[in-house]
Amino acid sequence: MSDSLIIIPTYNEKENIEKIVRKVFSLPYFFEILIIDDGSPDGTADIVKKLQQEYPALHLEQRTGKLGLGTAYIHGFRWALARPQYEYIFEMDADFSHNPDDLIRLREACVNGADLAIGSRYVNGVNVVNWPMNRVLMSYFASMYVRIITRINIQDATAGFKCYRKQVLATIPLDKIKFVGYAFQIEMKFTAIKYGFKVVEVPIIFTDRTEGTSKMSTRIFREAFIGVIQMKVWSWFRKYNR
Ligand SMILES: Nc1nc2c(ncn2[C@@H]2O[C@H](COP(=O)(O)OP(=O)(O)O[C@H]3O[C@H](CO)[C@@H](O)[C@H](O)[C@@H]3O)[C@@H](O)[C@H]2O)c(=O)[nH]1
Repeated sequence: MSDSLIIIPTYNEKENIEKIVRKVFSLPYFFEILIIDDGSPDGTADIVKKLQQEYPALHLEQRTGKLGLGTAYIHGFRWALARPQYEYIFEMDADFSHNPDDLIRLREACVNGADLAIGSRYVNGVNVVNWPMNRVLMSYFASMYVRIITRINIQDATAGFKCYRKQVLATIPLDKIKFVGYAFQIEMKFTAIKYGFKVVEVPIIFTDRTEGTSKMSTRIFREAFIGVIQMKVWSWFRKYNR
């Protein structure tokens, strides 16, 4: 049994899922894994079920349709909170854009006092590999936009590689988290900060996926652009306050 659970949401990740599972279980620290699969038509969940025969610490939750990354994580957080052993709960993509080796540094940051450790691309310059320049610029300026509007001092506001101490997820009202895409990532950080939790950024190198395709869309980008303003306005009405 581990005190650390990695939540990996999946939608059509058949090219990546086996490799990422094997990589996490080969790390020098023992992490458990929870896959939240949204009925991937490519059979991702079937691959996970086969791997479960080899790895008892690999868990699977299946949902019946593509319900979005944010709701997948909320589902995973509730699953983790219902099991008292998990003190450190992680978010990680299935596609190796987040290097599983960095899980250990994120966990250490929380063991050493952070409530939320963020794997950050922009805390030491710009550390993104294989992204087209327009996507790097968009992501970098999106974080700047978030800082200006929300006044939170996070260099990588949309980062999706994170370690939460259990207390954070048990305290913030998960049923009030409204967004599903990049805005979900911003909303989780904004809420944790509003609740007074200590957030630290751990430098990582983000490498764009080489297998499978991104599921993000213009709709999700629009949600983030408008969502940041909504978050700011809602915070005036104390939606995000303790
Ligand atoms: N269960 C489920 N999983 C999903 C869904 N949409 C995406 N995923 C999974 O979520 C992970 C990230 O999806 P990508 O489509 O690869 O996202 P991205 O555009 O590369 O975005 C990543 O970087 C952003 C910051 O630049 C992050 O904001 C975002 O959360 C994510 O980490 C992958 O494991 C993918 O299979 C969904 O609707 N349901």
